[in-house]
Amino acid sequence: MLKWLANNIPNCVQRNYTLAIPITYKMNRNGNVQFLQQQQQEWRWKSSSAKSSLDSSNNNHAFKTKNQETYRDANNKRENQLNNSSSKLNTNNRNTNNNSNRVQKASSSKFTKQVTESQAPKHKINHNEEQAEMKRKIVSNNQNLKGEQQASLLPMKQNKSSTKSFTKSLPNVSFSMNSTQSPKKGPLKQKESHFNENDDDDYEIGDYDEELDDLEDENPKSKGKNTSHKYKQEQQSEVVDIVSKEKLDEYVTMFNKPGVSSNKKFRSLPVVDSILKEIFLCGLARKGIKQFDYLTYLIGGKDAKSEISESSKKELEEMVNQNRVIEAQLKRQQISKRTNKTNVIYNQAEFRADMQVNEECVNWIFKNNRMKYMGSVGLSEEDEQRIMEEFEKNELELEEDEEEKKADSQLTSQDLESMPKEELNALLEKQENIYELYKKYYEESNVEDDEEADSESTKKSTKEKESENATNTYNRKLYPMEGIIQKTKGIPQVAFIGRSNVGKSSLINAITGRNNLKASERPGETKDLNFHRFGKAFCLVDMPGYGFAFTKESFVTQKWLELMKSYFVKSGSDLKMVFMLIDSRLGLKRRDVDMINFLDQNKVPFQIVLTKCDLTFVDDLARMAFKIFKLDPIRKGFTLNYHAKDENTKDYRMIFVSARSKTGVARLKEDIVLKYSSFDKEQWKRNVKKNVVLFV
Ligand SMILES: Nc1nc2c(ncn2[C@@H]2O[C@H](COP(=O)(O)OP(=O)(O)OP(=O)(O)O)[C@@H](O)[C@H]2O)c(=O)[nH]1
Ligand SMILES: [Mg+2]
Repeated sequence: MLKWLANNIPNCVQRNYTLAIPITYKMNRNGNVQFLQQQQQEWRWKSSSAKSSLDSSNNNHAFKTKNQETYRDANNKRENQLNNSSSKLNTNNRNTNNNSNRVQKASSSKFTKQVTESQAPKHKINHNEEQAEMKRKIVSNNQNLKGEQQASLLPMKQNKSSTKSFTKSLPNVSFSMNSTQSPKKGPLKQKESHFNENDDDDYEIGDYDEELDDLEDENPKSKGKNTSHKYKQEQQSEVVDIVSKEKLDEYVTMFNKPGVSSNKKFRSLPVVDSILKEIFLCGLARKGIKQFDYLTYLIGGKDAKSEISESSKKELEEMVNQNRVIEAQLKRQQISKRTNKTNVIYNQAEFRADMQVNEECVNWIFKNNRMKYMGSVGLSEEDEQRIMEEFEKNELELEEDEEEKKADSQLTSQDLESMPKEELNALLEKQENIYELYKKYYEESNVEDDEEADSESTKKSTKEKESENATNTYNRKLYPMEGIIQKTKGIPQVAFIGRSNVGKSSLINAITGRNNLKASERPGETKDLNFHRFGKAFCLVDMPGYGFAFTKESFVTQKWLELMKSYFVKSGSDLKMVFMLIDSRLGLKRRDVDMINFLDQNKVPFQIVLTKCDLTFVDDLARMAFKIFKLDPIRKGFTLNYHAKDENTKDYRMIFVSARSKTGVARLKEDIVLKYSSFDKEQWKRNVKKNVVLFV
C-alpha cells in the first residue's frame, strides 16, 4: 500500500525532486483507498541541487519555467502508473465522475485541483462534510495522543536554568554509535560526546546531511571502487547494532579486564550503547531534545517511535516541511541499496505511517475493550489463614541483603566523615537539583508533591487517597490453578512479577489507563494472582510480590513463590511474556536473581523492566542495567537486536519505565499489543474503517 502511495501520489520523489505534502486517506474494507481533503493547502517543490522552495501561490508557474521537463516526465510516469493500477482500484468507482466534479468545486488550491485531475477518474474521492469531520477527529485524536508522550519527557519540561544545573551534576555518559570497531574516522561517527557534560554543541539539522554528504563523497560510485565500500558496510551494520553472542562474550571479558577505568569501559561497549539507547528512547535523555530525536531517527524502525515531546514534534514537523529529513533519509536509502545492505532505516513515509497505525491500533484496543476481571488464584485456605495471621502479628518489612546493608552502613559512618567537603557539597547539590526538578514537574503536571509525600504527617493522607482511588472494581473470584488455566486457555498472557512494592500493580494501572488494581506504599498489597483480560487479545496477570523477612522461614515468600512458579510451569504456551520488574533505585536482590535463574531454567520468556525511573539518575540507571546484564541468563540471551523481526528471537531488551511519569509505558503497551497479543493488526486495518494521516 505504502509503496503504491509512494509511486502514485504526486508528492513522491522523482529523481532530484522531493515534494512533501501531508495527505489524508481512508482505507475501506476492500483495502481500497479514498483520498480525503488535503491537510494543508500548500505544497513545495524542492530541488536537491538548487534547494529551491516555492510558495503555493507561484508553484505552478515556477514549476513550468524551472522544472518543466522534469515535471512532464514525472507526470507521464505517474499517469502510466495510475493507469496500470487503475484496474485494481476500480472496484468502487461508480460515482467517480461526480466525485471528481465535486472535489474540483470544493477544492480551492491549485494543487488540490492538480491531484484530483490526475487521480479523480481512478479513485473514489469524497470531499463532503462528513469526511472533514472525520479528519477533524483524527487531528484531535493525534493531539490527545501527544498527552502521554509529553508526560514521558519529564526532564524536558524543565526550564533552561534548572536543566543546566541538573545536567551539570551528571557525569560523563557519552553515547557513541560506532564503538564496535571504533573507527577513527567515519561518516556515521557521532560527535562522540553527544551527551558529554562539556559538549554544549547542539545537533543541527544540517549535521545529518553533512554526514550523509560525506558518505556520498566516499561512495564507490563517485570515487570508483575502493576500500571505503567495505568500511561503509561496517558502518551500516553498526547502526543496526546486532552483536553475535560470541562477540558479546568477548566484550564482557573486555569489560571485566582489570586496569581499565570503568568510564572508558562503559563507552567502549556496544551493549552499553544499546542500554543507553533504550534509556534515551524512553525519554530519559536529559541532555537535549535534539540529540534524542536525532537518535530516534538514526535508529529508525518502529522502536524509534518513542515518546517524542510536543516541542520536539513541532521541530520534526518543521524538518519534514523543509524536506531535509526526507532528503537525508533518501540518500541513506540509496546508499544502503548500493551497499546491498538490509535497509533498517525505514522509508520516511512508511516509518511515520507505521508509527501512526501502531499508535492508533494500541489505543483502539485499550479504549474499545473492557478490562474484564477473570478471577484470581490464591493459596489454600489454611495457608491463607496463616499468612493473614503473620501479617497481623508482624510488622511488614522487606528483606534486605545483609551484605549490602553492611556496606551501606559502613559507607555512611566512615565515608561521610572522611569525604572531602567539596564532594559532600556536590552530593547535596545533586540531591537539591533533583528535588527541585521533581517539585517543578509535579507542580506543572498537577501530580502530588513529593515533598508532601515525604513528610510523616502527610504519609497517611496519601495512603488514604491511594486506597480511595484504587478501587477494586471486582469481587474476588478465587479459582484453583487448574481452574483459571482452563478459563484463560487460548488467551495470550503477560505476567508481571517482582519484589513487593516494586510497582507491579501501579504499572498495570498505568498500562491500562485504569485504576482497577490496588497499589499502595505498604508491601504485600497484592495477595493473589489476578487475571484481567482485554477481549480475547491478551490477559494481564498481576502477581503478589516476594521478598519478605518477617518470619524466619519466610513463610509468605515461600508460599507465594511456589504459587507463581507453578503458574509459570503450568500456563505453558499461553504465557507469552513475563515482565520481571526491578526497582531501579534498589537494583537486583538475591531473590530476583533466584527468580531469573528459575525462569531461564524453565524456558519461560522474560524481560527485565526497571521501574520507578523517575526517581533515578540516568547514569545510575545505566550502571544498574549493566549490573543486571552481567547476570549469566541475561547475558546469554541478550541479543541486542531490538529490530529483530524473527518471532522466535527472545527479545532481551531492557525496559525502563515509570508508572508515575508514564515514561516508557507507551512502548510497553505497544509491545504487549503488537508482540504478545493475539491481536492481528492487518486484520484490524482491513476491518475497522481506518483513517490515517500520512506525511509522505
Ligand atoms: N515514584 C514512583 N512511585 C511508584 C512508581 N510505581 C509505583 N510507585 C509507588 O510504589 C508503591 C508500590 O506500588 P505497588 O504498585 O503497590 O507495588 P506492587 O509491586 O504491586 O506491590 P505488592 O502488591 O505489594 O507486591 C506505591 O506507593 C506506588 O505509588 C513509579 O514509577 N514512580
Ligand atoms: Mg501489587
